[in-house]
Amino acid sequence: MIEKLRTVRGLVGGPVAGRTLLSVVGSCLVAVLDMLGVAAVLPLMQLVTGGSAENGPAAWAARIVGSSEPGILIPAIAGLIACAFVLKSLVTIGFRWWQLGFTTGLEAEASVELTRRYVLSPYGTHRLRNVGEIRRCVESFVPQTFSQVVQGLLNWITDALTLLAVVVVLLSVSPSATVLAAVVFAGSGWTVQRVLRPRFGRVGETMARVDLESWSALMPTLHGFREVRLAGAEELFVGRLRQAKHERAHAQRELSLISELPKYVLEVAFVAGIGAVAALLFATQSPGEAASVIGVFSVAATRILPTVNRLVATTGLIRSGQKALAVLAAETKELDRAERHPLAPPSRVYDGDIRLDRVTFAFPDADEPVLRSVSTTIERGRTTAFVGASGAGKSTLLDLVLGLLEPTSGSITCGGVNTKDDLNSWYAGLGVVPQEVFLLDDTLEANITLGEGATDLDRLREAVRLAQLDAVIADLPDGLAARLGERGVRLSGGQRQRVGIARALYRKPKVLVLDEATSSLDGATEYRITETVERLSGLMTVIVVAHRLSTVRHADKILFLSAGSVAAEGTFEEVRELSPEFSQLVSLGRV
Ligand SMILES: Nc1ncnc2c1ncn2[C@@H]1O[C@H](COP(=O)(O)OP(=O)(O)OP(=O)(O)O)[C@@H](O)[C@H]1O
Repeated sequence: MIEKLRTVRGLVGGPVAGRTLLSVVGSCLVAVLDMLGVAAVLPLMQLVTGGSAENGPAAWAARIVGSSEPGILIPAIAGLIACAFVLKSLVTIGFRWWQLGFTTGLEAEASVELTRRYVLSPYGTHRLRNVGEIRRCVESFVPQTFSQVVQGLLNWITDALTLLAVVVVLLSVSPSATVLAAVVFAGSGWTVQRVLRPRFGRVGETMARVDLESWSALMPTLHGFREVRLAGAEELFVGRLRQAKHERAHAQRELSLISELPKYVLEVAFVAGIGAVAALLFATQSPGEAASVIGVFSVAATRILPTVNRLVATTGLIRSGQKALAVLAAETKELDRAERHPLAPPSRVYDGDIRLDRVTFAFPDADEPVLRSVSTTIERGRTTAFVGASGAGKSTLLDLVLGLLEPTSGSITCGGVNTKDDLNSWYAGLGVVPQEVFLLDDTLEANITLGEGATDLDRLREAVRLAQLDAVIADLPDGLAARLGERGVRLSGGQRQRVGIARALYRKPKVLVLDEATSSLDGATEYRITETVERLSGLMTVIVVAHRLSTVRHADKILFLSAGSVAAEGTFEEVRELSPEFSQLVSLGRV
């Protein structure tokens, strides 16, 4: 249990011991109240079975009530028992409210903490992750861990203490009957638990597996809708989803049944236990005494039966949730091994030439480096184009310059300062337009000013003008307030790219990066945007990754990559002269 709590502490990212201890103390209080509730029945049973009020628990009750007259004492004790049960129920409800708040709060915190770990993980490792796995951990395993394992452990403690307290009362009433009842009851509980244990484990594993399988079947139908439709593969994925969902339904059914099963076994054990206790008591005591003790045991049984039921069911649920906890523990360990992206605000301004000095990069899972000893200068205020055949390493080099990937060896500096010294300051000076522009489900304005706080209207107008977005905005019913994304206006590929360009320019970047950013634009718009970018030359450094000749032709410098190395660099004509490969690509129209 300590081990599990330690894992939970790691998931939440903060201390949990104090509140866990408080929960145990609360459980003790509930158990003591339970004990008092059962103990309060002792004098009542003594009196209703014809016992005298001169001795035993009844004498003690008579002293409190101030009368030994059965006509007064019995209703008074019954009233006290009722009050004790009401008080116990109120305290238990209050405690459960607090305890549920504690565990559901932990669950929320763990989801946030896990998401934060994913969001702050290095880009290189994030690229290797499966989105389905991430979703499964955050949306499925965290709730499962907290509702089954954490909540289960705390419930288990409360129930075990309650059981112990009631057993203490019963031991004081009749040790032999208590031992007999315990053997019958605990024996059945333990046996049923042992039999069902492996099943709980298996069901937990099945549910974890089919969760991922249903997501893997669902995702292509959403993200690859067009391809799936055109390939006529709908039934294939729906069929996979059906299989996973039915497997889950079967596992859920099994889990529900095996959670309920102990109840039926324990009910039989209860009847057998009471029978055995009655036989023992009537054989060893007078009928009056035996009836009184059986009365107390019957009242105690109303507490014991549901408690043991829950204990057995909870033990199973903890077991079925262990797979989720184990996966989360492994995932957290893996995420914590990598350095987290720092959240510090930008503290300096990077300005100047960007220099790459013998930059080599190999992906962690690859034997060969993708880039080998790349040295070059991207001059401040000029336009540099990364050009090369498919797979030459352009995107990787760009990710290195952006600081998303870290060189295996060599360094990248801007104005003489290593870009990785203060990545957030470096990012603050970048405006990046990717090939696929990601749109928020929000207004056009929010999409352009993404993450920048209050809108600066002048900057916004300027960015819109430079990105040639005016005409698009004029056509939208609500202009800049029009909603885009999932539930809003659908933009064409070229319009999306112009939103991306406006977004990058709104940041007033020192370095503007166009990563295949004009590939979806029509010739005329591309011409106007290229012209705009050329006009920006001198104001900011521009890096372009493009295949189109028209986009790179007027760049101040072309960096021609071939098989991970710089094959040639210079103006378009210089590179054409220097590299037969580039010259051939140009003549084939590949650039
Ligand atoms: N995560 C990865 N692990 C191993 N190798 C990778 C990984 N990502 C990319 N590569 C390899 O690195 C090489 C360079 O890829 P990169 O995407 O940088 O090329 P590119 O010039 O941008 O190509 P394109 O023009 O087709 O986009 C390719 O051979 C690719 O297979």
